[in-house]
Amino acid sequence: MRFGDKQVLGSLDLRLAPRETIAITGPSGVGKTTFMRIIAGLEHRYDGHVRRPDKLAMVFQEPTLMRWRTVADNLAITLGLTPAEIDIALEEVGLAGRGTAFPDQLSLGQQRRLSLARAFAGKPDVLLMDEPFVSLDADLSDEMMSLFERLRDNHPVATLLVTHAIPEAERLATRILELSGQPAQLKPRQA
Ligand SMILES: Nc1ncnc2c1ncn2[C@@H]1O[C@H](COP(=O)(O)OP(=O)(O)OP(=O)(O)O)[C@@H](O)[C@H]1O
Repeated sequence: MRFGDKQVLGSLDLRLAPRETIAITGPSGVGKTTFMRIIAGLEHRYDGHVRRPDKLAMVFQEPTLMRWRTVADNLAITLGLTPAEIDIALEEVGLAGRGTAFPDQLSLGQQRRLSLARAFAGKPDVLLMDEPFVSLDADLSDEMMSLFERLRDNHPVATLLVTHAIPEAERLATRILELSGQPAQLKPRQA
């Protein structure tokens, strides 16, 4: 993958097994987000091949909610969930009864929980998360990680998590890889 004259990503080979959580760490600007965008199918200017499953969900750093739609609609429109399924999805993330609220009426933590609910409610085979818990205070970050762990236990999914927080990677991931160099390569993280 190159931007102009600059080759950002080198030759990368990664397989994500069912139920596995891989964390990718690496310095700022090395190409982590670019790599995720390629895997998500959002970036086309690369040489290579990505084989992805039918159902893929993404969670970004900032919740990407439709602010002009209710909480329930945020689940219904993108995923086609029934009212009963919406109730279950909201209940699972501690947002029972908040379906008629608008995203701006939710706290930051609640908005992030809704983002996670939306990601899992589509029953994805692969979940891509790019710094999903960044810029949260320690308590909220811990709460979100616990929620993610619970959702992952209930819904089998393979997860690729980009994070610069090593404790987060160590807590959540079965494997930690480091993206480094220019062009960037993937290597197992040295402890
Ligand atoms: N659309 C673009 N056009 C040109 N250069 C880009 C574009 N997107 C990213 N880059 C460059 O590619 C490199 C990798 O960017 P990327 O956002 O993937 O890094 P990152 O590892 O995710 O960084 P961070 O940890 O700071 O988010 C950077 O040098 C960036 O400036």
